[in-house]
Amino acid sequence: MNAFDTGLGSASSARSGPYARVGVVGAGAWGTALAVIAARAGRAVTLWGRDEAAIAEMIETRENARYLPGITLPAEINPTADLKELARDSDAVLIVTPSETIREITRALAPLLPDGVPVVLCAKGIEAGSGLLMSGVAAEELPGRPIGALSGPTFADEAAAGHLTAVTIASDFPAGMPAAETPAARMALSLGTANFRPYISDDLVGVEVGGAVKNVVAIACGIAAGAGFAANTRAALITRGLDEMKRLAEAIGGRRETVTGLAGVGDLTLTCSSTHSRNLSLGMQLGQGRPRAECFDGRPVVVEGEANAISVTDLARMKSVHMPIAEAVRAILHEGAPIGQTFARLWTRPIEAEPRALQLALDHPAPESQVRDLAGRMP
Ligand SMILES: NC(=O)C1=CN([C@@H]2O[C@H](COP(=O)(O)OP(=O)(O)OC[C@H]3O[C@@H](n4cnc5c(N)ncnc54)[C@H](O)[C@@H]3O)[C@@H](O)[C@H]2O)C=CC1
Ligand SMILES: O=C(CO)COP(=O)(O)O
Repeated sequence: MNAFDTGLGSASSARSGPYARVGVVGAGAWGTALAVIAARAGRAVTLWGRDEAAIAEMIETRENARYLPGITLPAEINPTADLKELARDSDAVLIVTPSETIREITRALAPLLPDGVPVVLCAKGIEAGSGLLMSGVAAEELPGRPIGALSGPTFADEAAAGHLTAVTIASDFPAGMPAAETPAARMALSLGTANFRPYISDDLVGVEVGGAVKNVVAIACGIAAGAGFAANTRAALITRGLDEMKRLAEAIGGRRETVTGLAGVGDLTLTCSSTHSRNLSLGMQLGQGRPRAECFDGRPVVVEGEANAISVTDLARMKSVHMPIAEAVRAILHEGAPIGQTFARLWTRPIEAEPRALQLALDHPAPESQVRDLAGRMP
């Protein structure tokens, strides 16, 4: 039994304590890492992946060589390509596929998953078109089911390698339900180990907005770094990006406090600071002048901030939220805007007040020669 099992019930209780059996949908880097973490926490884990050959190899070698090389899959993990098996053998399910697949995955799970089994979304994004958070998509496809989200500063390989890691797990806290019985608390108990420390939150919106926006800001940081700008620029983009995150979270019912937590500041700092990040890395390659098709040597890589630059800014526009950094990333990635001119425009906007209550904007056009010079320093 792990130390986190004490105090909030026991595994044998139907309503509180850890879930005895945890299902993980998605056998990529983060899904496999979470399966390993759940197994180390003492759970029986079913890990579902769509690629039958890759699953057969995992069963044979006890390693996910493509997505999480070098990590042995504990015996408590049962890899499967059969979604029915996962639905049958899970008391709670973590969904860990890219954000654009969450609708099809939750739709596929709907007829299979017994009533009452909670799902916890681990993808970072906002659905294109609908502007729904991942939990909103799941709520439409799996109506009436408890829903949560897990997010925070977590590179999959580091977490699986046992580097000390903390996350936030959020769910609704229905009136009258003891906190210890919420899916957030029970999933925290199910995953917590000495190395992996979950925090619990009742602010699903704040947690999910943090995860969706930080990737877009990380692409902006990467572009600036790739073009040769240094630490001042990164700190400015992180700080002002955080403000954009706060504004969007508040506009759709999240709390500022959540945005200053692990799923906001924590993940933003991680993603904007490490070349390990796929989002930062895409930005850096673009900032160095590499065409998109040649980034990552043409390999398909999950870069959530790319598609989410559109869904985040669409939602911001719908809610009249000012997100100039996210808009700049969208323009560069999706509207053919030149990087140099876009950054020059971003940096020479009217001067704004930092405290929002001041509501000030001072027109202060930079001399054309300075704007041209700045634009000329980037591709
Ligand atoms: N890798 C990391 O360090 C972390 C990733 N995340 C988030 O987790 C989510 C998944 O990312 P990764 O695991 O890194 O991606 P990945 O590229 O390592 O794996 C993606 C997995 O999803 C599967 N997949 C793709 N499309 C699918 C579909 N239509 N149906 C079923 N399966 C499908 C792929 O086969 C693969 O197994 C993303 O939203 C990412 O932002 C969150 C925290 C850390
Ligand atoms: O979400 C992550 C870390 O928390 C992973 O970031 P990248 O998707 O940019 O690699």
